[in-house]
Amino acid sequence: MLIVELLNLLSRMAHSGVHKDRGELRIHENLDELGTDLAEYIAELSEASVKERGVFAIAISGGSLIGLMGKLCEAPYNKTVDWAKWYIFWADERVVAKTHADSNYKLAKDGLLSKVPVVPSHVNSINDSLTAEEAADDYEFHVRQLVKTRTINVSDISDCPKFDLILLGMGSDGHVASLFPNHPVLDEKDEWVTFITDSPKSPPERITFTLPVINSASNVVVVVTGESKAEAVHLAIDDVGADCLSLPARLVQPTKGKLAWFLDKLAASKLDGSQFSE
Ligand SMILES: O=C1O[C@H](COP(=O)(O)O)[C@@H](O)[C@H](O)[C@H]1O
Repeated sequence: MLIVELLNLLSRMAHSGVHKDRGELRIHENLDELGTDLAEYIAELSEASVKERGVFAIAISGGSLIGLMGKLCEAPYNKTVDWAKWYIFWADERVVAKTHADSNYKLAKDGLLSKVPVVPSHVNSINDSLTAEEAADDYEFHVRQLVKTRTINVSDISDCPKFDLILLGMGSDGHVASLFPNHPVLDEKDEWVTFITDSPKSPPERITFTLPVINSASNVVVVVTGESKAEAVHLAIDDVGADCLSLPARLVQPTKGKLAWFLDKLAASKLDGSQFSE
């Protein structure tokens, strides 16, 4: 590695640490640095997974996350990542046509998937011609088929899929995927994919992975930026008492996998620094 690259890496890592029970925190000066670190992190997980299993099963979300993954479309990652081995899924989707501006599929297709050589048949989007309930059932059935063939790994402690990586964003209310605060689907234990018709954030109808699936992944990365999310980041990570234990982002707690938070310094501005070590 060139000395300049090494120094850059060290300067980024200087803002990282491990929280005593909420995973790794990677805090960045700005969005550019966060994007660089995120692309490198995903590329390394992809390489390790392809080496170990021959494939990389990655579930993505919508929102600001996709723009922050943009450096994967640039050199060196556009050439060095083994895109043909990627199997792409959605941790959540809005029940709208794939051509609709609110579609998480459209966001990822326009911002990422159309710019890298993924195999079209490996892009496992959610059926947009069904009702919310049907689409959730259909997607779970599809995921089950790919678990059977081990395109998606299986958890060794439950029958849940074990995605190599699930990438989540977080709303300022602490929602992740389409799991919103105080919603009954937070208690779902049996379904892998479920639906809601009353999302507090538009559009109201959504499909989402459930917490058992998210928490069975080998790696979960939560990417959060901006001052408006600093309070939710504090409630999701710091020791804040029982009141916040049901915040969706706080319920992200991989059973055996690794949890990492990619934050910019604004999103991290309300964190209690005493709870993590460098
Ligand atoms: O509605 C959603 O919101 C979250 C957070 O989005 P952001 O734009 O605030 O980052 C997103 O992760 C989720 O996939 C999406 O459906």
